[in-house]
Amino acid sequence: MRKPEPIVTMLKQHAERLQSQPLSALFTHDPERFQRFSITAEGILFDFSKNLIDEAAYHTLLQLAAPVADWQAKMRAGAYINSSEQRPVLHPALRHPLMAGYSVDGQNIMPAIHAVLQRMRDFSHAILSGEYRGYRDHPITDIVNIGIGGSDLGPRLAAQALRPYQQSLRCHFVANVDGFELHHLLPTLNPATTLFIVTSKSFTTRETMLNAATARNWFTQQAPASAVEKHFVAISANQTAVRDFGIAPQHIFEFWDWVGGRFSVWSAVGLALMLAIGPTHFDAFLAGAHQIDNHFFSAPAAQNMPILMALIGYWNRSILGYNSLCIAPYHAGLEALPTYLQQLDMESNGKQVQRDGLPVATPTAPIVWGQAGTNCQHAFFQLLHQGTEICPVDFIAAAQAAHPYVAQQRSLLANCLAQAEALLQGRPFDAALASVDATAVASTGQEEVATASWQMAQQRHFPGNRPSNMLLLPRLGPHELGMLLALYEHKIFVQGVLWQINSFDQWGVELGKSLAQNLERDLVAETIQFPHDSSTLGLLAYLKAQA
Ligand SMILES: O=P(O)(O)OC[C@H]1O[C@](O)(CO)[C@@H](O)[C@@H]1O
Repeated sequence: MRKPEPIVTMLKQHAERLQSQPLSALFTHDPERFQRFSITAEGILFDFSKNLIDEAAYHTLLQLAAPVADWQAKMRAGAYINSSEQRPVLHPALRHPLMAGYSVDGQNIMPAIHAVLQRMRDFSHAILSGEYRGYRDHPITDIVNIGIGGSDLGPRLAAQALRPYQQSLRCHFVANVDGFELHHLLPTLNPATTLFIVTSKSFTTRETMLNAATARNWFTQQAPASAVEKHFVAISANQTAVRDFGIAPQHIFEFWDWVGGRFSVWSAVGLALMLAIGPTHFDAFLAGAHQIDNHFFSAPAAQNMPILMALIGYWNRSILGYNSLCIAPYHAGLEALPTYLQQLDMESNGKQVQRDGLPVATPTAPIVWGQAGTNCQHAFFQLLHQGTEICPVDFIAAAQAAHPYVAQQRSLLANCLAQAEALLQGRPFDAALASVDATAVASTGQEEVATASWQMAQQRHFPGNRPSNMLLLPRLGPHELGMLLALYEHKIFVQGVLWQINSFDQWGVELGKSLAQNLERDLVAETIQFPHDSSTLGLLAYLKAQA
């Protein structure tokens, strides 16, 4: 790593100063702390007061955001900010409502975006109304999205989160190349009433191509080959490859190379979602994201939620050195959010060199992980409270429930706030000792009651002083989900600016893909064709012997 910038050195000095006291003391000394370190924008509350910052550290952090405006302008102007792939980055255009606003190489891209959106709406209306018929003149009952990574995670997450808005179709998502998924799904489907959506920006991704071919074989074993046209549609930026696969041109929904896979749920990649929740709710999802775009592109840094989220993330990762970020959505519909954000964050900012090829000056993306609350409390929260690692947490909750069970919602929210409070405050040793029942200790027969009590209190002591953020939404409908995902997209973009990295390429996934091609061949070859280390050779030998 290179020598850090002077501002990073200043931030490290703030961190050293602040680490000499517990986080809870910052609350004791400043009754206004919540007001100082939380903002409400577009109806969403972001509370970052439970982080180890004070006014001085916060103002230094804000200075770090100075270059963001320039990068925002570059993004909006369609500059080729994905420099290693020579592409603009324009996912905000996908939710922009007007027919003007974004151009690439001087060409207004809005008419093309809106034309595809309209085709998606027309297609969805036809399917949902039953007007669109399968090859045996039946309406469609099931859709299967075949895609992986960005061509799967966004629509999968949103379709789950927006279950209350679900229309008539059963929606299935197949991503893994492991045949396990299709093997169990296909027998449950009727080819005459199933629509397969093959989603792949490149239309070369091995997993998707293998799964799509398997689905097509299954289909043609039961239906005439000419029926493929009615039952397979494709979402891709590679029209030639789609046509070669045998999908009819009128069933290709286009998107463009200026949309990164992990930022593509707003494009035709969202077709499965639109079919799941209907075009009106999909439009609300886009409108929510657009509302956050407007906020992000206009609010000053100190009132700009994605910028503040990015700065706090930078502080925890690059200055305090915490190496992970736990995503804990207290909403069962957001169960897939940690996985979605894993790709968004780690594939974008998991980089070790800057745009200029030089090594980064500080650690970059955290390891993103998590699970929906309250399940997470019964799985790994033990480690968060008493383990030797400090893992910052993003808590996310919606005030209003998407169900009628009032007591459950109250308990869910109470648990969410309680966990954040417990991480902050901890339980001091004295309180832990007071909670130990000395009579019960004595009754265990241990001679040294004082020692036994001390030991028990040590187990019950919580150090606290563990940072977290809280994002509170009024409810989780399509509009709010659009807002939430756009907030994280912009956060990650800003962090890329702070780390001076290109957040929009993903060269790190290429090597494994090409080695897998060699290994696929070696798994069936009589004699090994490609060079491998002795470990890989040993593993290959085992697998070949078992095959
Ligand atoms: O949409 P495609 O081209 O099939 O790619 C799927 C995914 O594979 C990756 O290229 C690598 O994991 C992701 O960036 C992308 O979302």
